[in-house]
Amino acid sequence: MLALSVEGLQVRYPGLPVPALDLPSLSLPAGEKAALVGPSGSGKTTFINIVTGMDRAGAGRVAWNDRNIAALPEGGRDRWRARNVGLVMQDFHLFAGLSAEANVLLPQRLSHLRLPSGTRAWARELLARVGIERPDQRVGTMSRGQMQRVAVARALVGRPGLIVADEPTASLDAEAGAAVADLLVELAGEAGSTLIVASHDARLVERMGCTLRLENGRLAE
Ligand SMILES: Nc1ncnc2c1ncn2[C@@H]1O[C@H](COP(=O)(O)OP(=O)(O)OP(=O)(O)O)[C@@H](O)[C@H]1O
Repeated sequence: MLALSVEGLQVRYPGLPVPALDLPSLSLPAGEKAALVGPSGSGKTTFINIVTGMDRAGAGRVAWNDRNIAALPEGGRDRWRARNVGLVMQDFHLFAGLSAEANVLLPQRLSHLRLPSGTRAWARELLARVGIERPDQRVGTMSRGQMQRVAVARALVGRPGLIVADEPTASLDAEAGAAVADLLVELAGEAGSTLIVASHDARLVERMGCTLRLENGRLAE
């Protein structure tokens, strides 16, 4: 269970006269399901990169359960993220030469000397629940929509305290999008994970408990 507390956060990029992100104060309770919305360029990706520790904030505090990740060096943030965050990025970051199942298991293999028992069965169950019928199929031969579902299964396999998904239904038709949305909400609920989803998909946004609306790097509500 991870609660977020942000104070005095500012992110600036060279050449931008105003901060790309300017959040004086924000908190999310542990287990909250938050939709992140806003027009193109409003700071959604910047927000995701900062709260997952992929990038470092220029100023301010970004604390998950009192652990201020903004103060950690890159290696510390990488280790924190590997332990705590399941990520679904827009470009998936899957390995084309590996099967769906191998992709889902890869982060677990990298963070454990031996796969914890039951992990392989859990990976297969998740793949079945996102509608991947052939877990042995190489990802390089899959459609974008199938890759998106593999990426969702991979984000969930470690039962992370925080799940962050950037447009997780963007490549899916209505039915597959609804199935992926169900799975994200259901599994985040089961594990008590905090869920942050950047999305333009009104049906997905509606299912979240709150909406963070960004405009020019600031929270609109
Ligand atoms: N590395 C960078 N260098 C300079 N400016 C950047 C950089 N990354 C982002 N920006 C700028 O910061 C602002 C916020 O960008 P960001 O990508 O966070 O927006 P977004 O809401 O995710 O947009 P989209 O919905 O189009 O993905 C934009 O004005 C963008 O041009």
